[in-house]
This record gives sequence, C-alpha cells and structure tokens, in this order.
Amino acid sequence: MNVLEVRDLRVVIEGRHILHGVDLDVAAGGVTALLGRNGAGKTTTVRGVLGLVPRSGSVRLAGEETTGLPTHRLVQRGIGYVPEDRGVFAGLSVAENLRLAERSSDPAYDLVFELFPELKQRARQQAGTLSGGQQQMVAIARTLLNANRLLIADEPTKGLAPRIVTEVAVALERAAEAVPVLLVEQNLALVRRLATHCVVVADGRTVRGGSAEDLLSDAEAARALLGVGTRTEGRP
Ligand SMILES: Nc1ncnc2c1ncn2[C@@H]1O[C@H](COP(=O)(O)OP(=O)(O)OP(=O)(O)O)[C@@H](O)[C@H]1O
Repeated sequence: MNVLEVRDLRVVIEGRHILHGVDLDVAAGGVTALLGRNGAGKTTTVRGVLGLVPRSGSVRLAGEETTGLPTHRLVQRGIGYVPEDRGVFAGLSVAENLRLAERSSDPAYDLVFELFPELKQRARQQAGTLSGGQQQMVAIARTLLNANRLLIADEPTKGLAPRIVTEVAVALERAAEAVPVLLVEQNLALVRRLATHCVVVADGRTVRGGSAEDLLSDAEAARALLGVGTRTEGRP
C-alpha cells in the first residue's frame, strides 16, 4: 500500500526538459528515500509532486489524482514540506514558530509534543539559540501540525555536522512513526538507518526503485547510480 504514486512525471522549465519520466512510490508507513547524484532531478521531482512547477503525468495521493490541483489544495490534503534550510524564525520562540505554522482550526499539538517533548520544554526558548538538530525538529514539528498524509524532507542534513545529523535522524525517525516520510538525502548512512524503500533518479528519470537494503547492499549499483560507496558517508 502506497500513500503516493507518481507515474511518468515530466517537467519542462523554460523549454528545458528537466524530468522525462519519474516513477515514485512512497510507502504508507516509514521512510522512503529519493536518491540520485547532484542535478539528477530530486528537487524538481519534489516540486512537481507539490505542484510548484508545471508538470504532466500522474501524481496520486492516497489513491486520488492530484495533478490538476494547485499547491494549496495539496497542502490542505495533508502534504507537508520541510525545506533544506529549515526556515525557522530565529528571533521567535519555539511556541511562536509553531503558532505561525497553524493551518487549520485543529493543529496536531498533542501529536507534536508526544513525538518531540523537548519542544514543549523549550517552548519559550528563542529558536535561533537551539542546536541545528533542534531547529530541524522545530521545522519538522511545524509541518506535522498540519500534514497528516505525507511529509517531504528535502536534504535535511545537508551541511550539518555529524552530531547534528544524528539528531536529525532521531527527529525523522519519530516523525515517521506518525506520518509517511519521503526523504531526499545524499547521506547514505542516514538512508541506511531510516529508509525501507528507495527510488533512484538519474538524468530526470527513475532508474531504480525497491528495497533500500537491496540497493545499499549492492555496492557496485550504488556506486554506478549514486557515484559513491555505501560505507563512506558520515555518521547518521
Ligand atoms: N528552474 C530551473 N531552470 C532551469 N534548470 C533547472 C531549474 N531547476 C532545476 N534545473 C536543472 O535541472 C536539473 C535537475 O535539478 P534538481 O535541482 O532537480 O536536481 P537535484 O537532484 O535536486 O540536485 P541537487 O542534489 O544538486 O540539489 C539540474 O541540471 C538543474 O540545473
């Protein structure tokens, strides 16, 4: 059972064909990783799913076709996005960051504080004084207030120190207890730790999908598809 099914996703931007046929299934539970070399089309795939770029093909969320829907309708249907730069308001408290993210009359605070009790303890702390991992937790929590179907995290560990990557891994693990996660990630140690399934894109199309374990235990395929060894990445 999948929460998201993408078929033959195509994106053309200013006459340039960026995606030529991405197929992507996101499992209804746990973490599915979207992998690929730099420039392969991962971020554009996410933008296509979110309706942020003109796209064709089929994007089904919980069985319903969404390709004709504008982005705000997808957000209303429970897709949440955690951007690479986290986008936390540094000068505001944790509680204020969360309040500014409320999108409905019934934001899921109980869930968020159950998953991230430290955010309740730090409700009055200025977000800018939190560690990078805690800030990522705020970013994930803001999304979880509204997103109950799918959480998309775009390279949440990019540029972070290994200790912080571990904190982010914990936050994503907890988020995945509540909502399926699509994780765009280059850190294969993190993928190994979190993901059950993975999809690999190259040159704007899907070149491999299936069990994350199968791909990551196949060092030759990982090197060919991702340009990296599977044991050389930082601590998750
Ligand atoms: N708005 C745009 N206009 C023109 N070209 C674009 C645009 N957005 C992306 N591209 C190009 O499309 C290709 C795929 O980009 P995309 O950002 O989706 O890749 P990616 O896999 O997310 O890479 P990275 O890991 O470096 O973020 C790249 O060659 C990029 O330069």
